[in-house]
Amino acid sequence: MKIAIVGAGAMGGLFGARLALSGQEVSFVEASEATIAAIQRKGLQLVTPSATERVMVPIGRAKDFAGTFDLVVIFTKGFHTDIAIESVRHLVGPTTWALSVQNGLGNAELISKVVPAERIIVGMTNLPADLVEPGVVHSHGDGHINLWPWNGEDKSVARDIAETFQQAGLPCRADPEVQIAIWEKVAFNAALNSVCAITRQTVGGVGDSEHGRSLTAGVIRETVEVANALGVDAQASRVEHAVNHAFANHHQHKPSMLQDVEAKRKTEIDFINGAVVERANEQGIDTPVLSSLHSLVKLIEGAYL
Ligand SMILES: NC(=O)C1=CN([C@@H]2O[C@H](COP(=O)(O)OP(=O)(O)OC[C@H]3O[C@@H](n4cnc5c(N)ncnc54)[C@H](OP(=O)(O)O)[C@@H]3O)[C@@H](O)[C@H]2O)C=CC1
Ligand SMILES: CC(C)(CO)C(=O)C(=O)O
Repeated sequence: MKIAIVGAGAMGGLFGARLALSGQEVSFVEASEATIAAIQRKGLQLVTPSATERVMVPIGRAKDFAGTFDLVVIFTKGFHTDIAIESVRHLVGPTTWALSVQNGLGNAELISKVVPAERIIVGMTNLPADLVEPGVVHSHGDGHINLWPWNGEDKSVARDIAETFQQAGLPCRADPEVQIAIWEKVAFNAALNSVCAITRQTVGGVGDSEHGRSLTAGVIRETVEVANALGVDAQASRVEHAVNHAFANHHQHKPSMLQDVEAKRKTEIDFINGAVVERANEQGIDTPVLSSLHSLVKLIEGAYL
């Protein structure tokens, strides 16, 4: 399969390396000059608990590539999806599919400005990855990928992609209930990421406090209510279980939103808490906890952006 990974950061690096090492024809489309230079010079290094692997993968800006791809995988942060998908318009042909397993909500809508809705696959992944330096990705931990057509009828391509990922060592399944997985991950991220970013506490720091646990419980309750109103059968108990697992096992972890705030970078708050609040407003549902956390992160960001 001829695959363009758009965004060779933590997740793009993990997926791109695994797919290239399994024999797929992978190219990285990147915007960061430092990442392009590093990967051109010494390839991409993927460090996992079982091995350190290095793979040479073509990388460049979108304009450096020509011809169409079978699959375009968007792995930028949500706030770059729009510009990223527009930049690869010339690489999208009549049989090209696009995939987004980014966090948050609203990425498929942005991708559909370039790729027809019936050729978009959406999903969720809880595989972890960190960009340690340009071209060096660490992935320490288990996870999986669920994917399914966004609103198209053709399920066979989703199954083929799941099989291709599976063969590359990326645990993946085609999942007709993918919207449940997406919303439960949004609830998880909305709870942990925003509370950690605002309080500058690690995951464990939030879990150790009754106030932290009360905030995360409020976010989960509100997000699940919105999902259910939209016909998605998300379950608060499953999200609570995942959050409790993170409190117990990822005590020292700093979620990406906390890392972003510490580094004075833009966060994905509008695609996570903000996107749920937007849908809640459309449904006439009150989400006071989500709205307050959204405003607080915007206030923090606003001071340095
Ligand atoms: N990391 C994780 O463990 C997980 C992340 N996710 C989600 O996956 C998505 C990607 O996250 P992650 O890999 O961590 O992010 P990173 O910031 O590590 O990687 C994104 C990369 O995309 C680049 N980029 C920005 N704009 C463009 C563009 N227009 N064209 C091409 N590349 C571009 C960025 O460059 P620059 O730095 O210069 O902006 C960066 O190198 C997010 O939605 C995240 O929430 C989901 C599950 C787990
Ligand atoms: C573990 C997780 C998903 C928790 O919020 C995270 O670290 C992130 O989004 O960066």
